[in-house]
Amino acid sequence: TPTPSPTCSNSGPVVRKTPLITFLEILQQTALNTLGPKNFDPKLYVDLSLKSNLSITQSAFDDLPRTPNGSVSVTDFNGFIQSYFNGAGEDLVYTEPVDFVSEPEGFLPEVVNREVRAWALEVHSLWKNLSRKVSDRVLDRPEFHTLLPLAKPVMIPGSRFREVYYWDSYWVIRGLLASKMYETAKGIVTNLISLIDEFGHVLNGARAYYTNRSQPPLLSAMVYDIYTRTGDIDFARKSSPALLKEHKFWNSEIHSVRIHDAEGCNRTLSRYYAMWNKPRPESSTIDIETASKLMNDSAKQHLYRELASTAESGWDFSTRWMRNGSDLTTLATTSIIPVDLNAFILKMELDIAFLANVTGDCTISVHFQEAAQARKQAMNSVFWTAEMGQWLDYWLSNGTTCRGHTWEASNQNRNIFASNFVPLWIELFNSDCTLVEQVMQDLRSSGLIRAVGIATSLTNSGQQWDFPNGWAPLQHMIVEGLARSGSKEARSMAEDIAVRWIRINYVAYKKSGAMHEKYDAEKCGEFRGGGEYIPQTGFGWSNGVVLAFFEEFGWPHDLNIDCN
Ligand SMILES: OC[C@H]1O[C@H](O[C@H]2O[C@H](CO)[C@@H](O)[C@H](O)[C@H]2O)[C@H](O)[C@@H](O)[C@@H]1O
Repeated sequence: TPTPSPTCSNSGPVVRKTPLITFLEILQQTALNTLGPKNFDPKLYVDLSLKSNLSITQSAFDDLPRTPNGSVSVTDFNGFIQSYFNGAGEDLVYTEPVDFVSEPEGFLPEVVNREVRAWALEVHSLWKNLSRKVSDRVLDRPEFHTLLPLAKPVMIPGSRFREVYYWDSYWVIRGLLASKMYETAKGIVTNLISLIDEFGHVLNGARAYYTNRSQPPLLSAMVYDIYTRTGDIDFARKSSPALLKEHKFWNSEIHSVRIHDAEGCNRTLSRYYAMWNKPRPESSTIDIETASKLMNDSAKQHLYRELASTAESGWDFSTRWMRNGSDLTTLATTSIIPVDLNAFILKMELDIAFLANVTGDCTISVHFQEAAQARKQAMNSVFWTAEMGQWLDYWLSNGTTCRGHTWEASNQNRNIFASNFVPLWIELFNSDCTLVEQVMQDLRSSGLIRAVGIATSLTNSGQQWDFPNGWAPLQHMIVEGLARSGSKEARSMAEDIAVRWIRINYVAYKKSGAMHEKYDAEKCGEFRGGGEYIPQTGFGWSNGVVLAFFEEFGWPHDLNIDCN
């Protein structure tokens, strides 16, 4: 791994933290001191909502009896929580989706095997479990909640993820489209747009503690897919201003980086960069512990920004962002130009151009087609390596600012990650037959394709976005890119991966009764852990990807869905 410059990311904007979050972080630390680390989930405490004013709650907290070393008894602590807080998740209430029917007309016509069809309908029915709306209590007293008010119903990922998440929503929507739940899908987009209107970007998730960052930007892909299914031109028109605003956000000073390439051309690409230099409130105790290895405040602030920026990448955490794969304090995300982020922004540019064209705004359409061509060239010049047949993340190492780095081959990260193949998902790349053939061969020999799906990386670091974990979104983008390329061989490879992935989900579901957040790409029917929280079930994007794969490939009578 190349050595990044630490200087490109030391200073930068920091958004304001609400007094409620500050207090809940103190509560979180007290909970850890009082209850101990076993089964401790820090996020639980920042998801609690107040029963009365913060000042009343704070003074009751200050009045709790304490031992000389400042600790509170378990009984007093639990009593305080009971008296002053509503439970985490109580401010989102269950709601039946308006467009849910148990077997929608035209539902997955190509899934004909009876056992498999019955299971597909079961996965479809899980939308009812994940559907929520923000309680009126949040609208009445927003200052009592870290949950942000949203006008339309939401689909949550599940378990500890009790609020809507940005990039998860793309695969949720793909599943909802297979389930013919167009109103619910549009409502999710309307909610995300309202976040852009208020904050200037789509938040990582709909919580006050997520305002300091976004997540992989897939709003345009959501709008594009809903529009192409429904033909709702009004929806396309209403979404367009938000997409333009979001494009600005990802090309703003903090996110954009200029590279002087090997041909002497200036290229502009984007990076992740959170507006934060403190512990992530949802993982405050963990971040403080991680940073305790560092000596001074400036190094700690730098690390906190890297931790939050890695959360912005959606890949939290992975050796992909670390100088030393066994030491989280070496995170260097803001000094990396990521392949997948730029593929997403390229797609955003293409989608905006497409939508502007259908809504009759030629000037915008032409402008964004040009922007897409420029980004494609930049990606080819900075990321692409013909010798490996992959796009490689680029590490900034030789400058003191984020403006004007000179490209060097040695700054490409030659480690293999599933993200190196994400550009395949984008039509500008997958429509090139020669390129697809080459990338397909390399994917085959990369080591990423395991017995039951695509592994995230080749490094078993214990981090959740590493080997042997397989994540639904990564399977989906690579499979869909191969399937839509027009190459027969690529489609057959895509179908093979999709079938294996469906099997892993099915067998794990039959064994555990649940869909999982991530799976073991090596072992059929095994879900996986790793990282800073225990494995979660539900699970929005896993459900969405299974339904999307069924829609793309169907399932014949005679194909077995068990592992062997
Ligand atoms: O609480 C720790 C982190 O959890 C989230 O990240 C993980 O779950 C998200 C929801 O499914 C998913 O979008 C992300 O890719 C996962 O790594 C959250 O997004 C982080 O900000 C948070 O710190």
